[in-house]
Amino acid sequence: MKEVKHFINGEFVGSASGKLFDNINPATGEKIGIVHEAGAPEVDAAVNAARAAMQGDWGRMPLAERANLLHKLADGITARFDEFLEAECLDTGKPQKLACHIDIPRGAANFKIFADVVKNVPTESFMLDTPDGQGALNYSVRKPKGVIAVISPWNLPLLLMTWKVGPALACGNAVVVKPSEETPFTTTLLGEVMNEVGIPKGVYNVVHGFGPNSAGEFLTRHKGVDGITFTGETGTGAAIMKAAADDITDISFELGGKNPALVFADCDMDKAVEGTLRSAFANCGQVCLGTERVYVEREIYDTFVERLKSGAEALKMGQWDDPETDMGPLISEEHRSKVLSYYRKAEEEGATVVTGGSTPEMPDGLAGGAWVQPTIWTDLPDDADCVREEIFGPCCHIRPFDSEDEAIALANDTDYGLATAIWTENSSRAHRVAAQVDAGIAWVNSWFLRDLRTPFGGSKQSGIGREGGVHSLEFYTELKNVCIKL
Ligand SMILES: NC(=O)c1ccc[n+]([C@@H]2O[C@H](COP(=O)([O-])OP(=O)(O)OC[C@H]3O[C@@H](n4cnc5c(N)ncnc54)[C@H](O)[C@@H]3O)[C@@H](O)[C@H]2O)c1
Ligand SMILES: O=C/C=C/C=C(\O)C(=O)O
Repeated sequence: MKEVKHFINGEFVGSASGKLFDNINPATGEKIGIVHEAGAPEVDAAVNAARAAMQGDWGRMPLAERANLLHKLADGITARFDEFLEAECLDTGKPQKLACHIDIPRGAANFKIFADVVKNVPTESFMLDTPDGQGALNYSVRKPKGVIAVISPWNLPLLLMTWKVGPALACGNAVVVKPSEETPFTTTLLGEVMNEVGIPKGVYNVVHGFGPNSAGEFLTRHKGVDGITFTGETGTGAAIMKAAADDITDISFELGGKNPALVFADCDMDKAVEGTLRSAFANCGQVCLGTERVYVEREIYDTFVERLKSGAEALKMGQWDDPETDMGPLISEEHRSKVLSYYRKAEEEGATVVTGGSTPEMPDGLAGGAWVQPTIWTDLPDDADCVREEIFGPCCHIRPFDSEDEAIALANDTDYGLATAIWTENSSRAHRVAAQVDAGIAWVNSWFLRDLRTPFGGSKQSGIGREGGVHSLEFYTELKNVCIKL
């Protein structure tokens, strides 16, 4: 049984209140950890430690040295790859063959990419004509924003946390991270690596707990916080926005989605089926960029439905460390209840259940886990809750369309605007459709292909701001203009 403490000012410490909560392995339902729940005192200590780090060695550290330390940090994660892999898979239930290609390598790469971005990003200057003819020189400089609150989700715990901590530290900030109560392990393990590579104490702090009236809310309402970066549900984002309003604290949000895939008759069917299988069922459907709405051109609709059904039914569910496992469980019993409530609602709303729709028979050792069947529906109305609301499980609805304009209209008929996948071998159509779908990220003949230099984020109820490459600097720095009269 692992005891999980907070990481504050370079040390692992417990909660003054003594409050603890269980950490459950979602694949088995077994208790695998006991976690300290932070109260206001721990959050206060973490924010104060971050502030002190900004005023100490870290705040004075030259850029090149800071960037070099972040490269060492990435190497430190890689050196302990298997520990991070096991911790992440025990916490989430996800299969090792997913985490060893996505979660852990990206968890490390996020530090390298931003260490390199900050070393190479220019700032602007302007010469201003003045009446006396001498002119004035304007130049901009980027300064760290300060103490950043990082609130991260449970679906890709390490990756999505370092996607924020990487640029935050690269820009010279200090952070207080509140990982999801479902997945405390890898964020805490990173504290050990921070000490190993020599990141000054107080630069990276971790407090555990929940949202409302717990560590999350204490952190987002803390007056010592200069910015809040959050990834999670849209409703939570609204609550955090309200908390931030009192002190006009800057926010960066990566929120929910109800992403469409558009499959045209001129697609490469093998690619479209393989890509949609991944986008619908990877990580047990718990990926914000995942596909829950599939629109298929009518002439290939029956074939596509049949092929996606076959692919879904071939997915193997099992233990994280079984190399044959394609899909793990949902993150928790609570989330499984939510997903199963949509499985029931789909049938009430008139769905044809092409495959799935219930819970699978699992072997004894896994019978206590949060398992659900990969599920495909057809024949739902466009206004069905299962077509409009984010379910965040291994399920999708397939609907035919008859024209490109109809496909685009269907794709855009949503409150979200995060991602889309477009399957067509016609390059003019690819560019034309990608330009018209209201989404922050449009993939063509691919999905989750990530260039970390590119802008990442969503519109409407999918988020505020963009992360990635130089775009992250807009949130993690304050841009100052200096005007020198010559
Ligand atoms: N856009 C993206 O990049 C992206 C990426 C991953 C997940 N998500 C979204 O996240 C959701 C799933 O993750 P989740 O269930 O962890 O989300 P969630 O909103 O329930 O929780 C996310 C984090 O916020 C904390 N939190 C909850 N209420 C809070 C409050 N009032 N104040 C401060 N902190 C609070 C939680 O403890 C957790 O650490 C899905 O909606 C998914 O679409 C979006
Ligand atoms: O569940 C959402 C996944 C988000 C992925 C990223 O933010 C990324 O790849 O940088």
